[in-house]
Amino acid sequence: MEYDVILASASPRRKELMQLICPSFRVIPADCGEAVPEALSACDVPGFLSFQKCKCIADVYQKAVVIGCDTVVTTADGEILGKPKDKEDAARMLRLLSGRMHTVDTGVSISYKGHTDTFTETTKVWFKDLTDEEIEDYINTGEPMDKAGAYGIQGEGTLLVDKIEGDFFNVVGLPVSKLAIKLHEMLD
Ligand SMILES: Cc1cn([C@H]2C[C@H](O)[C@@H](COP(=O)(O)OP(=O)(O)OP(=O)(O)O)O2)c(=O)[nH]c1=O
Repeated sequence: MEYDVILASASPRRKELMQLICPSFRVIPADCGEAVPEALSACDVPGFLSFQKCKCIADVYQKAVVIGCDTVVTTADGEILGKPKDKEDAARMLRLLSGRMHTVDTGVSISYKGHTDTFTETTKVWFKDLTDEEIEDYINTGEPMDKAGAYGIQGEGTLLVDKIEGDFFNVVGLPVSKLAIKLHEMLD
C-alpha cells in the first residue's frame, strides 16, 4: 500500500536521512514554537516537542503518516542546550561541552489514523578538551548556529569529538534505524 508520508521538519539533515528509509515523502515544516512546560523533566523534552510538531501537521493532514522530531543536547549537569541564540551563546555551550560527556536525545513522533507513537533515542558524546581559540575558530565556520548544542558532528564539528556511544545519525537529528523499525511496526 502507498502511504502519504510527511516529514514535519525544516531540517535539511533530517530530509536527507529520511531518504535512506523512505522512497517518497513530502516535507511540511511545523511552525508551532518550542515552548516547554516548566514541570517537564529534561529527558521528556525532545519527546514532548516532537509530539507538538507532529500533531500540528497531523491535525491538518489527517490521512497522512506524519513524522515530527526534536533534538536536544543535555550536559552532564543536566542543562538542556537547544540552538545557540548568538555567537556568545554558542561559545558558552561549547565551553560547557569541552572535555566532558553529554547526551544527544532525539524525540520522534509518528502519527497515523489518529494515533501517535513517540520514542526517544539517546547517544552519548565525549568532547575533547577545547581551547578558547579552537572554540572561536569553530564558531567562525558558521556551523554551530542552527544546531542543538552549537555543533554539527557531521561537519567540522567532528574534530571536537573524542568518541560516541550509540547511533551517529541520532546526533545528526534522526535515529534512522529505530525509525525504520517503528514505521514497519506501525504500517506493515
Ligand atoms: C548535535 C547536533 C545537532 N544537529 C541539528 C539537528 C537539528 O536539525 C538541530 C536541532 O534542532 P531541532 O529543533 O531539533 O530541529 P530543527 O529546528 O532544525 O528542525 P525542525 O524543528 O523543523 O524539525 O540540530 C546537527 O545537525 N548535528 C549535530 O551534531
